[in-house]
Amino acid sequence: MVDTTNFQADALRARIDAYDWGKISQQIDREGWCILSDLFEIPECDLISRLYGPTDAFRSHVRMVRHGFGRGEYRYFSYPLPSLIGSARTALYPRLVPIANGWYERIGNAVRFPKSHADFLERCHAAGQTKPTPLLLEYRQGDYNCLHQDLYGDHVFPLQVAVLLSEPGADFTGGELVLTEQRPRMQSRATVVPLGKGDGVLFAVNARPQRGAKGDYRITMRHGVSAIRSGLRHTLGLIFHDAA
Ligand SMILES: O=C(O)CCC(=O)C(=O)O
Ligand SMILES: [Fe+2]
Repeated sequence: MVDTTNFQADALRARIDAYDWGKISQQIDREGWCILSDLFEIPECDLISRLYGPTDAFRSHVRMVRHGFGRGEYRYFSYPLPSLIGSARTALYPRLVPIANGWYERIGNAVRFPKSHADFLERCHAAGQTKPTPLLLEYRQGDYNCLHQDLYGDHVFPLQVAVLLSEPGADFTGGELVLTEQRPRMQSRATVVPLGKGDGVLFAVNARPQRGAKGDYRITMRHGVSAIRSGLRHTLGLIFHDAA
């Protein structure tokens, strides 16, 4: 069990606060994604990866092939979350609220997000979305994750973070995170996100606005993972809404 000390959680919050959020907001507005370099330290990545298994730390186990989601598996964490993971979610959320509210204003969605994650979770829970969504994914040779969106009910926070916990080229080859954008009356565009171990990627869960010549238009995003060619790959998924 990750029993990360308060010291580690404090250091993580300090790293999150030290990012240049103005620059991140600009990149995410332009591209729909942004890398959060070294969000987790290498020993923290190893600690979290090693949690993977049939223990009380997780509430459920999904084998992707059974659902047509791809190949590979993942487990959703139980509440209470390991402190490092809970802290990451609560420290990231308030930084993302201004971006999320700005996007909703531009795409004409009347929903606005409260300043604290606890308040947003209260909203999810009142609507019956009570299950924790942070997840740990495990991929082996030949595994992949089909393009998808992590929507678990009516209440959706429009940004999420995935953290690569393994070392590309050393622990695994292949297995790249892919983002696609579906644009009105245009063909889809794909991006491969170059992540190192410990890096997070912040990206749009679903819709985001894009400035065009005639004002904002709406882009729909999906994410997935290309086939792992060799080795073992772990990822931590941080989703801010809870699930029904
Ligand atoms: O394994 C990955 O890189 C993507 C994981 C994922 O789908 C998620 O975090 O929602
Ligand atoms: Fe996902």
